Amino acid sequence: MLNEESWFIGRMGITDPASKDTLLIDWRAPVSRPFYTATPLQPEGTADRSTIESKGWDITRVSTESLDPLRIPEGAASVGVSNALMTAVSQHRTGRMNDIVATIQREQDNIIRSELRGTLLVQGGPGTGKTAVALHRAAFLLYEHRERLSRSGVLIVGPNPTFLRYIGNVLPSLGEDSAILTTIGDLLPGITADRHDDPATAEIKGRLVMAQAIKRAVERRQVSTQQPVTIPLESGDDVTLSSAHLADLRTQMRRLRRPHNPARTVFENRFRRLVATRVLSSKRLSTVYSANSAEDVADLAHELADDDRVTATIDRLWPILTPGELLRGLWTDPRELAACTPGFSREERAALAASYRPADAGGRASWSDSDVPLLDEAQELLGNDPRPELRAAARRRAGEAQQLQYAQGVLDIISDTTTDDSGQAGSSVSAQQLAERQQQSDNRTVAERAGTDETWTYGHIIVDEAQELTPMALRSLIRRCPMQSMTLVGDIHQASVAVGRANWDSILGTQVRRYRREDLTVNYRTPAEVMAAAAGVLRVIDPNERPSAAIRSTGRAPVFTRVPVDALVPRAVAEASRFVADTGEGTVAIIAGIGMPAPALTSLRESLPVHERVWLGTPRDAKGLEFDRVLLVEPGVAGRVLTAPEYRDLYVALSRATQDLVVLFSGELPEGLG
Ligand SMILES: Nc1ncnc2c1ncn2[C@@H]1O[C@H](COP(=O)(O)OP(=O)(O)OP(=O)(O)O)[C@@H](O)[C@H]1O
Repeated sequence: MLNEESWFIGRMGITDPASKDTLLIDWRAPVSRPFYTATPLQPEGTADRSTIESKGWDITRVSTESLDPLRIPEGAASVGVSNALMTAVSQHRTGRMNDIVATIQREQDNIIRSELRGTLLVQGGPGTGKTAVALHRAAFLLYEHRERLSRSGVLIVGPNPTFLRYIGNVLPSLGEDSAILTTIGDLLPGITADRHDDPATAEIKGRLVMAQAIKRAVERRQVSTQQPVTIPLESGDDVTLSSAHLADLRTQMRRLRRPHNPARTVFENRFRRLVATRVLSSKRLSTVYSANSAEDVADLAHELADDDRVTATIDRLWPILTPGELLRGLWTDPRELAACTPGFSREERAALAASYRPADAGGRASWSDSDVPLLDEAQELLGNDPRPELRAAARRRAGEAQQLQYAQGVLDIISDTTTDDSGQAGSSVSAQQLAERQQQSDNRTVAERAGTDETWTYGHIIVDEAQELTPMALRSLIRRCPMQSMTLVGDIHQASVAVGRANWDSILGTQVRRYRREDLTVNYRTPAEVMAAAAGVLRVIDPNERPSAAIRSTGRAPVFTRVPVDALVPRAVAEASRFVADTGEGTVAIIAGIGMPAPALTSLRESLPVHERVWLGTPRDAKGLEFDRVLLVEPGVAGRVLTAPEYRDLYVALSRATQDLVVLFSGELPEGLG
């Protein structure tokens, strides 16, 4: 039984079913808080703090830290850094993030338990635990506001699917499986972005004025008034609607303030009545029927519902549109694009048009992740197709896509843990089959329902790597959380986006009504020696910024090795292979792509043996990830200084190592490095 002096805290609360005694207190309960926040100066009534480490049923270590200043042994290394923390941060990396429940630090705990309301911005340098804190905050909020958030859900947005896989185990290990993890590219049900635009094009698509462009594009599909419309009716009459008639109808429709597609039914009715009135006003019929009789107009309008020519005209004047059709029209029709983007230069429009990829042979459209917020904007203005059968089909498609994605995620997890002798995934079920099985029992959770409903609003949104959010992406997120209950974590100095991203105000801009900011200052990942190398680069990026303090050092300085340009690829492959051969665990990453030409990168990719402990990618791919050893290949670009985004990429690459950094280069190192 728990006595008054000792409290046992764990990942989740456990109560003895017979005695109802509390055996273990959930780490998120208020009573657990001093464990994380007490210090010798403010012990909060706590005398000692112990961490019990175990393997299976065996206790492997108990580290106790005294919070009574009189009992701290003289010469104790550091009061702030416990053995448990040191063990946790020094562990070999597995490619999957772990929870930090046992060792959450005071400044992190304040953020995790910060109130639900409003927008919280967390700025912190590399390795300061932003991702860890964001995930533990999700778990905390789901515990503290269980009823509210179990209805509305928590959305977690990460930069790419690799990153989502990296963090995917943390919340389940904390007993929470109801948060929804996604990228901006997967935000819209039924649409999966399959590529990135180049940074300059992504920046253009991300500008807030694109919302105006989409609005114009929708409006331009609503009743063109440039020319009168003549309809040869099936009855043999011709009826002409003047530009003034059409303009009047359009004004009436705009006053409705309804999304485009649902407004179509109203348009159809009003258009047929207008045509009926015009027909009845014509001389031939006016002796029998009257345009002034509401009944006559209604009767004729009803008959016109079967007239294909009237329907064809309605389709032209007020077409039912999908977001994809609208955006395709914008990217592929230069006149449309020019009319909708009045302030843009010719080059900017050319970049937008060039970013379009036609649908594949199966008719599946290809979108980039920066198209998605624009499609989302279009979805908002267009609304859903009012025809129920089409709507049901669209829902089904979105549901199937989401289930397929979920199933793929499950298979990824299975294949990470079960491999047969040949190293192949041990599962014989395809994602498609798993998704079908899933469909058969449709007891959908909040996560599943939210994932298929484009109008869903969440109780809280958490964004990792928030420095990458474009204004349009932020707009899409706020649409999903109009109360702006959000946690945005990121590091402004790691931003890849092309221009104008010097500070958080420029990212959050006018869209986030108000936000409170917290800073994380201690680096738990990167050893001091590696951080010293990164500090020179940070000075170039922002001379006023101080690097976060590393809590650990290894005594091993980064190794800089100059090799002939032709030797870069074989040398990197050899170094990675040696790491695997010499070590039983841990991960090695080759990070290349700043100064390495694309063909060399391809050759590197082709010559690197596939191994689960070896990773290869660009600094942007590596964002948010960490590895025991990093081989940074060709960080400089021959013949010129690095651009600002390249410097920020370099800073990301330098701060991924938890143990060692090796830099392979052929020419000059960039200023600030080495
Ligand atoms: N309190 C802690 N106890 C143990 N490990 C921690 C703690 N805080 C952070 N870490 C570990 O430090 C590493 C870096 O954390 P995390 O990835 O969350 O940092 P980050 O700020 O998101 O970094 P980046 O900006 O570079 O992506 C992770 O391995 C994480 O588990």
